[in-house]
Amino acid sequence: MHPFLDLPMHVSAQWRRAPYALALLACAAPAALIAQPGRGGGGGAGGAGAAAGGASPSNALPALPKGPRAMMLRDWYRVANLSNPAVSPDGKRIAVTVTRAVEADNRRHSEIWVVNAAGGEPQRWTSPSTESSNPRWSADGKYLFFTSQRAGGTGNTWAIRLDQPSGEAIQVGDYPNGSMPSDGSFAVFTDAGRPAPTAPSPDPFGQMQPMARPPFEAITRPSVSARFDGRHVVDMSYKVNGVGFVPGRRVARTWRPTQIARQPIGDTTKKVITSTAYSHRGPVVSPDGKWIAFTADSRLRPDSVVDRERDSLATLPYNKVRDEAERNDADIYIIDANGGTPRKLTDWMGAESQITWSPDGKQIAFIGRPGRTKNSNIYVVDAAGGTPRALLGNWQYEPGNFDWLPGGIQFTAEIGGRSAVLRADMSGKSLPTELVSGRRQLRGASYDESGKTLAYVATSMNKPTELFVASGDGTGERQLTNFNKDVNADVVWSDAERITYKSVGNLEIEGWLMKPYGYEAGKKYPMVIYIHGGPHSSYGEGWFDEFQNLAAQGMFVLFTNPRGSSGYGAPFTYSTRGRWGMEDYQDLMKAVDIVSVRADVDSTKMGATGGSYGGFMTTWMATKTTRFKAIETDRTITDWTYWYGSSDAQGLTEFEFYGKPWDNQKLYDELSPIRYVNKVKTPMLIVQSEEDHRTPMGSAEIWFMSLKKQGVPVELIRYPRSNHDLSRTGEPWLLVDRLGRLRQWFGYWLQGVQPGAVAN
Ligand SMILES: CC(=O)N[C@@H](C)C(=O)N[C@@H](C)C(=O)O
Repeated sequence: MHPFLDLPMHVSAQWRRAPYALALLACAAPAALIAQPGRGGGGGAGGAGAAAGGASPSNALPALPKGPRAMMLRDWYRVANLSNPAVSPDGKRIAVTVTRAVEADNRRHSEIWVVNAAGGEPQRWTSPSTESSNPRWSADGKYLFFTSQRAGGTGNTWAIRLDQPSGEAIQVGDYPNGSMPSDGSFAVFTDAGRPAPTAPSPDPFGQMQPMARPPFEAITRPSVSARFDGRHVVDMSYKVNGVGFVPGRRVARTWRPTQIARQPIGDTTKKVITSTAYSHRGPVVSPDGKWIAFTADSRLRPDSVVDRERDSLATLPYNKVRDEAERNDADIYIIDANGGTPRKLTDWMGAESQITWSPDGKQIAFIGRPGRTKNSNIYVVDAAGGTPRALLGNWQYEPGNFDWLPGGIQFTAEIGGRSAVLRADMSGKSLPTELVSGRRQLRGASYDESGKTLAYVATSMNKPTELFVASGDGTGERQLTNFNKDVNADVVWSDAERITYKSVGNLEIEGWLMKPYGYEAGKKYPMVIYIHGGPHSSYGEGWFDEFQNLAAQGMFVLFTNPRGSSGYGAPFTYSTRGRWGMEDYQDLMKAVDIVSVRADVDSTKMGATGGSYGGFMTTWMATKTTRFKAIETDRTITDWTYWYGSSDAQGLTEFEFYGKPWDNQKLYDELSPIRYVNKVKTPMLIVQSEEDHRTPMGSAEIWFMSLKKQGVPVELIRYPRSNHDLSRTGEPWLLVDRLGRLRQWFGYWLQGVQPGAVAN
């Protein structure tokens, strides 16, 4: 997975005009310290940042040696991750979330830091004793809002006052969260209302834990409530990866369609201006404050009708004509900012998102995806109506977030494994121009009100994230922070060479080969191929702990984006539909072919690893080739019918495999590695999280037992308190333990390192 996958996307134009706050409540948080780097408990801009002191397992470990040297496992705790940059409206300051691990406490900690756009030391603005993230400035410069779960308030939006001496963070009720007109006089937002009050009736099962209570319309009941503490399930969606088990409804289903509300700034009175049976989504007010654009059902049908239709369609067998037909589920509407009857802006086939008014209020832009497997594009349409025109023409790639600045539309995009900030040609005649690019990944492009200052977080293969600032047109870039200075000074991060190659059907595939630490020309090194999940995600030009971990162990790390990956346009992404394990497998093996003939790669010492779809692919590979001397399969899928029944994401294979298992059983079976497990000879490490509801344990268990019963070397590591995202957001000690297992497994099989001898 690429390292940014968990980070929220950049602060959009609406956000810059729409600071977020909630009800007026007592100031209660611990001091919102304005700290100099290195002072106080949070670690400095260049410091390691991990909390020290207190009895903990980490205290028993020796201090890390000074570098330059290879990455050791515990260096993982020292890497700071920056996200969500936000430029102040006047362009003078930039706030950013800084997240570090606190090794001694086995947790992560996030703070807001602020740095002058002109340069200088970053300052910590939020407390080291509470979690704070996602900063955003109010348009009038009065507040810096951020997200935090602090005691003594409601909701999670807190503010630091900027226009007068400040102290602790507060909550403000007269500065609502929403889209604002240019004069900042009011905000609009969606409001789901409150459930209608019902007379409390005694609940005979009230003492039971929520999952144990009989859900609405359940037929069975506990014989003695106090003696049943299991889970009673009647709804289809009863577990979600990362959330856990979800109790069923206990009352009849009701609908509360989201309405549009508006609230003046400086006032706590909210006015709901719509009252409909359909929901309004993403309302955005025009710059003059007269109109609100939003998306809603294309026929403005009540939510109850839309939901029931979807539920009943979901029970039907796959039907090519119906299920492959283009759909128009939503359209954009415009309503008077005081309420009234909405006018449909345009009947546009497909899905619309990110509605944005032009600065003069005459036009509306949106991201449109004409069909599930078609490229998205930026579309512009007159606010009076008409046919939307695409700005990016037949560009191969797809836009991420965009801003309509005074000078035109700028957006971020993934261009294969790298990312860039681009300017669209407003006539739609030319391809977009790259403003900020290079072999790296950029996230969170944020502009000041004038569009003259641009900030973003950037990373490249051997550089963890830092904050950068440039002029709005991308010129004059400067690095503003150096939070990773100390770890960068100690650890020699490996770089990777970019490769491209032609695979089946002459399709060009992008990949990278990372050099082992301490590489010396004339020597041969083992190589491990990494396979990403999804399959619609990608690897790219950013620092990634997993690759650095194996490169530090002295191995080449090969990683590619086979067909099915995201970032190369929708036709590439969806070209593997119904064909997983076929051409995508060949794309991966082709990369192995190319790399394995290099003089510096030891083709007799090759390994493979991957998670989720990559876990499926590694077990699939194990059934097809003995080229690899060892494999690690992570959060794996070995039987698609089992996966369909036990996962929280049935929609994935219903779409990718053209229906439910019983609609297309042959395909589900043929693509299941377990059918060919008798062919496996390669030693395999299986890593699986106990609470993974996306790719549940059974696939790993049957793979483990099958290899054991055949005498193939296999180990199964089951991580507690962990879900599908262990390798990304899991408990730090477990996450690092997993990195260690990977080093040890490949160290043993590819390098002959004896058990227990791999350095920590
Ligand atoms: C859509 C989805 O969840 N797919 C999984 C099977 C998967 O491959 N997930 C990826 C993103 C992962 O790395 O976990």
